[in-house]
Amino acid sequence: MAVSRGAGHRHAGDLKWITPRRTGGKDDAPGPGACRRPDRLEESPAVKTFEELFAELQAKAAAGTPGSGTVAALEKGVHFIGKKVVEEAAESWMAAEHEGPERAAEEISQLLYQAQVLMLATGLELKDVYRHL
Ligand SMILES: N=c1c2ncn([C@@H]3O[C@H](COP(=O)(O)OP(=O)(O)OP(=O)(O)O)[C@@H](O)[C@H]3O)c2ncn1[C@@H]1O[C@H](COP(=O)(O)O)[C@@H](O)[C@H]1O
Repeated sequence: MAVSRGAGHRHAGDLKWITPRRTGGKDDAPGPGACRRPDRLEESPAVKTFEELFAELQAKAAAGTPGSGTVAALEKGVHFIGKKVVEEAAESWMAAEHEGPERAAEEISQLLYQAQVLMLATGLELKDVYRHL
């Protein structure tokens, strides 16, 4: 799983929305609330994978790296981080429903980041979560 970098670090246009093919049949029209499935998003190299991001955050947390947003969030604690998770979840939902797949991908990357920070704050490792997948 590829995770784009967070706001402030992100390269705009990591993903490009390609307009889906229209076949014209009335059954093709999505109903209210239907999922919009893009034919494809233009490929671009991943910035980092989910596992690589977690390793980076673990290292920063262990070192207490100055200037790290992750370290600052961990110092604020689970309640603060939990609210970030909820905020990014809501923004992911809104982007998916109203702003298109490129914006949804951006928000979902932030949701994955915040979920990893919550894991660190809870003392969880990837394997603790993966065993429930
Ligand atoms: N992927 C992310 C990432 N996604 C989201 N965020 C943070 O979460 C915030 C959420 O974005 P929003 O646009 O909602 O934020 P905002 O409302 O503008 O600002 P806030 O006041 O809510 O923070 C961002 O401002 C970042 O602080 C991230 N911060 C870091 N990363 C990655 O984590 C790595 C370590 O980061 P540091 O610990 O900061 O070095 C980085 O190299 C990145 O790859």
